[in-house]
Amino acid sequence: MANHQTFIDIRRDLHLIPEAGYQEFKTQAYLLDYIRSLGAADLSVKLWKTGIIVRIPGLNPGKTIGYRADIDGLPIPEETGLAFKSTHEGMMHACGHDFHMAIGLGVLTHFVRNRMNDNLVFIFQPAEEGPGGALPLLESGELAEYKLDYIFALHIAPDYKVGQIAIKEGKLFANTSELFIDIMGKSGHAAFPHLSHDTLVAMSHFMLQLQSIISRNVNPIKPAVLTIGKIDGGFKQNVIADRVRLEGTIRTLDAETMTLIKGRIESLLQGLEVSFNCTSAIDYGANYMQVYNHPEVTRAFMDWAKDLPGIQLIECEASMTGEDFGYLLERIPGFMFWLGVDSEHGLHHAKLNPDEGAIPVAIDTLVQYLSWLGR
Ligand SMILES: CC(=O)N[C@@H](CCC[C@H](N)C(=O)O)C(=O)O
Repeated sequence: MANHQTFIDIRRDLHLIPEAGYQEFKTQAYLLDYIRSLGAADLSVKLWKTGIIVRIPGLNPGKTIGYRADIDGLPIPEETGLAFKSTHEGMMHACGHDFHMAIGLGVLTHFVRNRMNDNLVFIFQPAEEGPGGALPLLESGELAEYKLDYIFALHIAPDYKVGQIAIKEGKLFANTSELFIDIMGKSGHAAFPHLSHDTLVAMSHFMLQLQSIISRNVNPIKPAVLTIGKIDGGFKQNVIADRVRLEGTIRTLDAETMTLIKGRIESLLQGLEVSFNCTSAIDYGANYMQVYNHPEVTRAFMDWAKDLPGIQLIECEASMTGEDFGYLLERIPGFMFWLGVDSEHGLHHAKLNPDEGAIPVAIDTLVQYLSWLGR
């Protein structure tokens, strides 16, 4: 096993340079430099957009096992005050992808130096936070040649302690859809509202109407979330705004509820146009397939991990987070698990500060599990 401190240092290096989806040029170069520094001439290293796919050929392969790490950051100005805080203004690894990559490199390094009989494939995937990398990667056909028998991934979990792993069979994460709505009206002087069509007033009504969809239209026993995370509009305090944009996300645990919510949003928008003399446009951006852990493979992992020294295995509930890893799990048996990192501040928070003690825990667990699963 390589020195764990190496991968903590790598995590810090990556934390310095968070980049948006498909802009991960420095991240890709960093990962590539490290992988090449291992000096293993027989590795196959393929670039896909800003991502990387690395295959470690097995000694006598019977199957091929994949591990996927997402690599993009978020447009959040970091407030951790860490010595290695982001050097990219307005960007932060606030969803733990720096951990996911460092852990992936740790496991990769181990198996470059200690070959298994089976093949291993490491996917460093761009754009998980949007617009999505897993589906375009699958659709590109670039993954097909590896003939993956299994695929695994983890996600850091601020709510769990270091040493805890949380997982469940079946649905782990939600179906998601991004939501972008533009409301257009007629701008004018603040003193003459009767001559304008005020999009900010329309938007204010619409925000409250949106809240009624989950509470009044969705069957209460079906989990659903509709969050607006950003509003952008207006020029100045005394100008009536001719345009406002809402950005949000819809999450459900079943496809029918997603369709119902979208239908209601569209109906409410039609009503808004009539009520406020405005026009509107709607765009659902990136949609992610639910993360559905393969029941038998997951159960076998849980049975294997339950008595692992230093690990507390927790059977968790599904959560309304999204992950485009769901597209890979739709086609390839495997699972995702939550890795406890014990941070006071949660995912997508400017002060997220995961405990780096989770990095050795994850590397060791994955190395042992893959060695057990493979030959
Ligand atoms: C684990 C996690 O936080 N994933 C993101 C995935 C983003 C999906 C998409 N951009 C959306 O907002 O719908 C999440 O926000 O759950």
